[in-house]
Amino acid sequence: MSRTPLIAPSLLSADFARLAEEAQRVADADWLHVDVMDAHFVPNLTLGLPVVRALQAVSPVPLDCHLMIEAPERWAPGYAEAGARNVTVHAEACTDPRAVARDLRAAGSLAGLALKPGTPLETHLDVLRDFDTLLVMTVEPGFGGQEFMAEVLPKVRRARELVETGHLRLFVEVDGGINADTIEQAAAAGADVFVAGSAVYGADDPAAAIAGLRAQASAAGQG
Ligand SMILES: O=C(CO)[C@@H](O)[C@H](O)COP(=O)(O)O
Repeated sequence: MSRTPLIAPSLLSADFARLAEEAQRVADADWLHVDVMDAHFVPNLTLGLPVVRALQAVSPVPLDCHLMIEAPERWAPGYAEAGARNVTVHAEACTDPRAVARDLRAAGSLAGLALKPGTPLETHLDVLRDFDTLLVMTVEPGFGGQEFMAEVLPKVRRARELVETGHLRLFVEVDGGINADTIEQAAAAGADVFVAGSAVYGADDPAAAIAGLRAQASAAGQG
């Protein structure tokens, strides 16, 4: 079945001194991916709810918030209340993922569950029925500009199979090292949302980079 790819530039690779302009530069994207890091769950610190609220007011594109934080139960609903389209928490950080999904949906966003490269899909299949997005990390979370981990693709393939057979009903999002050299593998494996930081914000023309990635994903995702 053919899929419509969604391209989500990651603001992590943008100029943090000019976030409003950087959001405008990717107005052709489908979602704007916002990496929230707390320096505990991952060894990096980025931004939090006040900045997301400010971005929500100026972004031409719906926000896709990826919370790489501890205790996501406590903080995640605030991002949904701020107006984010999708809010993703990490399975490895959640004590009760179902409760988070319920709270996110009640607050008006889609609910996403992220898995680090080494975290298996099978042990989370049951709770994933309550989620709208599965984010498969294709790098270790924490930093942009890392190399794509093709060894994670079987997880993407399995998730797509479960969607196609009706066992799951969700977006399959890939994040990390997605660029013109890797997006086709990810699309062929079954991803339909593609986070790309350096490939978009590092390009001279982000709009052309988005269009190119979308065309590649669309062609490779047929069938
Ligand atoms: O969540 C993360 C990193 O933890 C990603 O969203 C990166 O920001 C993607 O950057 P590139 O690998 O595309 O440069």
